[in-house]
Amino acid sequence: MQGVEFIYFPQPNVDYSKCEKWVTACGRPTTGKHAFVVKNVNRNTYICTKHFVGGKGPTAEYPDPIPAVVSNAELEAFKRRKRRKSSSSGDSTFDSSVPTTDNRYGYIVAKAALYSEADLDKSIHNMVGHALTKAVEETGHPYLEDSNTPHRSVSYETIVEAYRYFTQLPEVTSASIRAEENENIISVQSMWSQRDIDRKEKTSFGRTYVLDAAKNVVVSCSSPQEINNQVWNVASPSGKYRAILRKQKDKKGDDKQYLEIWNAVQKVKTINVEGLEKHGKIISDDGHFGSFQWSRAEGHVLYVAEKKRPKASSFFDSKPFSESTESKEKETARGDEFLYYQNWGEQITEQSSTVLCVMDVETGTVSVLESVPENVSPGQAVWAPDDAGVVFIGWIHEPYRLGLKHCVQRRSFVYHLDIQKNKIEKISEDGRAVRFPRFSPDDRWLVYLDTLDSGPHNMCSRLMMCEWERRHDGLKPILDIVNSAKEEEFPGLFTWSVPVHTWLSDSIHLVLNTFWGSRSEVVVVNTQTKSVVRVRPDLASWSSTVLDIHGNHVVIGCSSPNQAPYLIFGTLVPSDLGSSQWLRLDNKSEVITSFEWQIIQHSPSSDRVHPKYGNLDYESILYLPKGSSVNGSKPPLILFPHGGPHSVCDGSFAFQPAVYCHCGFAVLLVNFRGSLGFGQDSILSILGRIGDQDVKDCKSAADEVIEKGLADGTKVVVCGGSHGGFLATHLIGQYPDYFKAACARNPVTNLTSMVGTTDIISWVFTEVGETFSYDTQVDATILSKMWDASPVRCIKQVKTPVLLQVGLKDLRVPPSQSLEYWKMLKANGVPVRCLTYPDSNHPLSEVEVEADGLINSILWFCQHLTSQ
Ligand SMILES: CC(=O)N[C@@H](C)C(=O)N[C@@H](C)C(=O)O
Repeated sequence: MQGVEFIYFPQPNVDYSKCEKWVTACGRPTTGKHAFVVKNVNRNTYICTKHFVGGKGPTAEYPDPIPAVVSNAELEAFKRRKRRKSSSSGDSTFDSSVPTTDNRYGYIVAKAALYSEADLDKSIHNMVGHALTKAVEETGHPYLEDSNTPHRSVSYETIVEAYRYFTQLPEVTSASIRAEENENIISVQSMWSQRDIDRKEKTSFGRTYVLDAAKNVVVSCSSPQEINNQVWNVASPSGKYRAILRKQKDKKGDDKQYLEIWNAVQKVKTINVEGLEKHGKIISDDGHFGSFQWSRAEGHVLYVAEKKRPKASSFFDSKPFSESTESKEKETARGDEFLYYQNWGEQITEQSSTVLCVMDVETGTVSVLESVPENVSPGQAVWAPDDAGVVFIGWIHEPYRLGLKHCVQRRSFVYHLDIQKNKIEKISEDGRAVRFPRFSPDDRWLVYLDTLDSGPHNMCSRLMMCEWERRHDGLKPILDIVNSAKEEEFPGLFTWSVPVHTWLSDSIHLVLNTFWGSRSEVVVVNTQTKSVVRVRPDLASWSSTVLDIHGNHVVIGCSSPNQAPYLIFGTLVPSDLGSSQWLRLDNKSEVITSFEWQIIQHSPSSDRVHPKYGNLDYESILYLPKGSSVNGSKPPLILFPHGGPHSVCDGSFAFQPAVYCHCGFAVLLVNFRGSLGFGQDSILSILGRIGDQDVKDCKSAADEVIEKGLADGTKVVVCGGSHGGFLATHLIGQYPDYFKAACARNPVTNLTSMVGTTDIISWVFTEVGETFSYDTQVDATILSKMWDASPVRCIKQVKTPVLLQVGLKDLRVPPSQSLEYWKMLKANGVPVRCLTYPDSNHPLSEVEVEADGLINSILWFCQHLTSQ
């Protein structure tokens, strides 16, 4: 059957009219015993490429089949081979001990027959690596076989191979610096995360680098070692001990936590912290509540845990409480079996009320610090000077909790708890939301970040400081809000995190991360002069993030859109940053040669200029398949706006756009007005204008790229998650003829229904320009504003086929948002396909889910780009 391949028929539930057209075009009998009509088309219906002009399947000129004859014997032989080669268990995209064909799309060339058994015996990774390298060497791009229609050459197997290739690139998650006794010898322990598609999980591994700082060389580097069950691993200040919190499944399969103390040679003890029954689970490094810190004297470990809940029993439970149970507990627990404990929302569902705990390392006993106010959930705790107390962030959880994930503006205070006097005091100002308290190495200064305690979910932060002994005399802002900044000027502090050690040894300079335009930058702040200087070592690529500081040594993670993450080590000279010394720790990190990227500046057209914030520009990052500009062909374009809306594409290595571009698409990530890193005015400019200003910014960014001839304006698709999904669904409603396909992941589609169901009601009010307070109710006027800003407003105009990807456990943008949209598209006869992931929440980031979503989106785009 040389030269004959079979492709799957368009499915009637995906694209009825195309299916009908193909059925007619085939010219098979429509009546009688062998009738071939739309209702007989199912997932096992194939058509031979000989049915198409040219004999190789659909082309732009001839997208539909013509009558042709393939013998039943040929078809049966193909089917037999497919049955033999198909994976026996389910049909996940990666059930591929042998490459299988996909059975859902009308356009995929079934290549199962093209693989020999010998090929399949080879290690998949070697095979993929080799195939890609070779293809890149030969053609400049592995998938630009047909340069005029690059997407057409992308087959299911090719995408899976590309996906596997990218899973080989690990991402750095943390690094810590330790000085050995000989001060010049430094060790850097790094932790990395890598997708393991076969195990369907992310693998964590550690690598340790030993450096000679005086000679500026890496002396040795350990091989990667998988470390999967550590929740915390923190060295004591002297480096002599380590406290490790480990999670392990017990015989019943429940997660248990054990706290271990290690010295330089062995484990000293293990404490079954849960067995002590003092508190619930210890909180991990979640970026919100979690912290885990040795006291300066190394006798205690401070951490944050979930509060212990009273044991609840039914009214009919005959088993009496034990004699030792307090009578108060007896009363409260009876009938509390179904009591509602509110949690902190999306991805923080295990936390309701937290407690601060101190473990005595010597005795293994744990004390829960009792003086934290009842209406406060504490977190981010650090030891105060002399270990005499604890400084922490307390989030106010009355009258109720609002989702904390991605929301920096939640009402909170910096508190100090004096352990000896059992006295608590507020350090920070009223009306603020605060984060990341950090003491200087000399214990003289305390800094933290603060923003307003209302309004947008992320914004420009102030850096606040007080002299600890004179804290009652007041606080001063070291960095204030920056409303707007000219090119190259500091746009203000925008960050999701601050390293645990953030000060340099002089207790004057701090090293922080911030978004600065479409880039993550490391900055050094002088707390005396209030100056901010970027640290841009030659060894660093586009985006940098400081991971740890020790003395004046820093370790920085670097990457760019086409450069996989790697680490550099530096010794800073604060008075003359230019003379700082740098060393690259990984001598090998993958540069992806299949694509290039560039930053594009955009100025809104005169009709789009904001009436109050008139001088705002914005940027985008464009990924371009290599070779697409050389041979004059234009790639199809994926417009890919970020979520939030107060978030940013920072030019770090990003998995999803990288895979898209590697498969032959240009990808445009737009930092529309409202993104982080462009000053506070930009953030404020979008409030009350979502669904309009952001939509138009994205559309014009795509127009500009097309006008410049960088992408094909007849082949544009859109993709986005959350607020990015809101933009995707708005764009196809407002520009019905512009996009050939859309993929929306947990999209916000209807604010009027989202307001009653999301964990961040405040977001809905704020983004439509309304003020939120805990007792605010929606009324007809507010509801109509919400409706006007919603994608469903223009659903009747939508013609673009939509792929929805939905996490059924999403608390942020509840699945009902997608399902409501799906129903309306169905009713309007618009092609729609909906993938639901039962155990996923908002990010859809589990390895298997991410893979399924990403590959399905590429297939969806290809299908609709070819079926014009
Ligand atoms: C604040 C927030 O979570 N907003 C959502 C609607 C959203 O867009 N989330 C972003 C951060 C995401 O990418 O998930």
